[in-house]
Amino acid sequence: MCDVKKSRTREENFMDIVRTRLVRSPVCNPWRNLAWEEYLTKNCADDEAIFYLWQNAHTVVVGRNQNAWAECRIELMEKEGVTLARRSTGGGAVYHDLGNLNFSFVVPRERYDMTRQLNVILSALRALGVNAEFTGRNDLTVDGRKFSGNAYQLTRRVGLHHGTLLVDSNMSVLPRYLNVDPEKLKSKGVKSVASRVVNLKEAAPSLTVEKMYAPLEEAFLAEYGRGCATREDSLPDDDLYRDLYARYSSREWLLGRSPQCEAALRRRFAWGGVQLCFDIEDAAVKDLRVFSDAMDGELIRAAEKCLDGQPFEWDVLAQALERAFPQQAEMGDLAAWFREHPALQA
Ligand SMILES: Nc1ncnc2c1ncn2[C@@H]1O[C@H](COP(=O)(O)OC(=O)CCCC[C@@H]2CCSS2)[C@@H](O)[C@H]1O
Repeated sequence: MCDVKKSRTREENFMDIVRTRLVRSPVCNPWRNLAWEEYLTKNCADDEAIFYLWQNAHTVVVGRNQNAWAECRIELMEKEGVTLARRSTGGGAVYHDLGNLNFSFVVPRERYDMTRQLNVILSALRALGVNAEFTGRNDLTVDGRKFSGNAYQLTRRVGLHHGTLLVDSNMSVLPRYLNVDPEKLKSKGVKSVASRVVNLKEAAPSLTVEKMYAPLEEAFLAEYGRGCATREDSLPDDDLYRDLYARYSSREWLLGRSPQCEAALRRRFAWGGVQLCFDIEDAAVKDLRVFSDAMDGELIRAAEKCLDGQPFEWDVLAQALERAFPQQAEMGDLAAWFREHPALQA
């Protein structure tokens, strides 16, 4: 029986997590798996926490706002059977193969708690003999090298936190498919995309992806409760799922609007890189696209909306951002940059 504490008010009970759901995907197709993840966010009840484990074969996953053409070698990927996928969260491009395991936490927004979620991953790793830590903006590392990239999204109702776990991936292909900005590597203090990452197998040689599932699920249940736990391992089969799959597999979602434009600007900040592409018509910014690997994907979308159509004057653009986002340090940085009158590239 689910343990609903009687002494609390109805609202408190409503918000408490009393049910846990363990979901494992049986397929390795990133569009199917990402569609399922979003499906879970739309189906998460107010009193439950969901833990989803999934794997993709030979895939590059770009962040919500990235320019896929610039971030990866699309033609080479097509030729070599590497699938391009785009997720709903911000951050940069990552490579997945069957040596990589993905986890997702889907919880009601009020129960979203990064420390708690990360503790699940860190304690499962401890049980497997790996001492890891959370560093930088979104990385899990062992001995200073990254084996997990994390990304987040908060909607009105739920929080999504997902991440990778490199266990036994073929990292030598990373530089083959990913074009990582040299400025980004410099900001991380590494020489190449491959030298920044490490497989967990290096820290625990007997580890395999298979051996990760049970300890991760056990750590999740230990944290969120095992009283009312259910398991799922078959894909949904309804209109909502079919619509989500259609979106995640569409060319429009994957490649977006063309990055071709008359004028472009580029700059890397501590919180991520930004590229603005736009045309200028009747002295106004037209058809603006903002590409970025910033973690806050929603903020980048909102900035794009705010700047598009404004008169093309640096001061006006800076003011528009400051007015719309008075509390956001990232938007303050963009406004300060605009006031330096950055040079446009053709
Ligand atoms: N699989 C994987 N895991 C960890 N780090 C990776 C991986 N592939 C590449 N990289 C390294 O991370 C940087 C990008 O780091 P950056 O910090 O820019 O982006 C991320 O970490 C995003 C994580 C997204 C996690 C999602 C969870 C489910 S779907 S994908 C890249 O240039 C490589 O150096």
